Amino acid sequence: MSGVSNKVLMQQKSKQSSIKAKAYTTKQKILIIANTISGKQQMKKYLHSVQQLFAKKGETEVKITQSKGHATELAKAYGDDVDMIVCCGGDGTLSEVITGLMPFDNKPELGYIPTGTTNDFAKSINISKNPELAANMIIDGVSRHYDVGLFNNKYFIYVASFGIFSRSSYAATQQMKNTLGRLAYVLEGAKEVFSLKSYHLKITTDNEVLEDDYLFGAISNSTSIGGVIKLKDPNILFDDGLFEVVLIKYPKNILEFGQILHALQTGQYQQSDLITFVHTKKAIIESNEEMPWSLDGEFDPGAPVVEVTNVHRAIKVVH
Ligand SMILES: Nc1ncnc2c1ncn2[C@@H]1O[C@H](COP(=O)(O)OP(=O)(O)OP(=O)(O)O)[C@@H](O)[C@H]1O
Repeated sequence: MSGVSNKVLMQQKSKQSSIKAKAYTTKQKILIIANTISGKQQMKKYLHSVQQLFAKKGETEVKITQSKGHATELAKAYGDDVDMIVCCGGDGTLSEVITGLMPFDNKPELGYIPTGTTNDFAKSINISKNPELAANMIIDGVSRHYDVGLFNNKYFIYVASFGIFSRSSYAATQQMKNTLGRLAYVLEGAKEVFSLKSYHLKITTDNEVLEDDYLFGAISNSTSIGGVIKLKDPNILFDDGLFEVVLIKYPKNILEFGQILHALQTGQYQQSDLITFVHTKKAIIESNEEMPWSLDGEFDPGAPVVEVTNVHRAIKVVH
């Protein structure tokens, strides 16, 4: 009996090693889309070595983004011809690449080298901040599915947020971010704390309808939001078809404001009456005043009715 199972095991092993050998000998077509001005412009220094690392895996080509939206155009133009797109940049550049890939039925795999300022998505999934280490993680990596968010007709990869701290994610200028790094966001955020604005909203999730005055809200697929809010919950999965909704009520007094900050700092947001935390597939947010949004850290003007839907397992990220 044990002889038979050993034989089966050996056959399986030899089958596995031939699959592995095939994966290494098949040359892939790899496009590297790099935003060399994101974050501290790290990619300027690492572009050559990163390209050389990928040259071991396949035929590589590099395209450097020239303006806002360019990464989407590049992903759209080349997405059908390549096996993998490696995106180098911050959350904004990653979001642009994914937007370019979404129309394809047969999407190439995606590798991500985080060289932005906050890199929330990379933090959530433990991708190295060192570009060469991140490149090696992709080269030896495993392909995993990720859900993508659809915000009316726009895509986002990890968060759509409004209210306090959302403005700071896009209001800090690139020059400020390059010079000050995360401090640029903190300074912009501090300005927002002094002008606490409330939004009266009706929010419909899969299981409930909520109506209140809110200070902040996020619909996310991440454990890190704007580098400020950290979500700790074993039920946060990136391919479960569900988003996490975090809503912070407008505090009526300084005491409540203190309670909110304490709950966020200590990760006790699920126990606070001032914070709502739910999982949902879809959310509809209705507002009767103008309310700007931040999609993956980039400004969006929003709309009176915003419908956010989870596009289940829409992309494959290798890491
Ligand atoms: N050559 C360029 N000139 C000006 N803007 C560019 C250029 N290339 C890309 N962009 C834009 O820069 C913006 C910011 O990029 P990105 O979000 O990747 O970096 P970041 O803001 O430093 O990092 P993070 O979002 O992680 O904080 C994006 O909206 C992108 O479209």
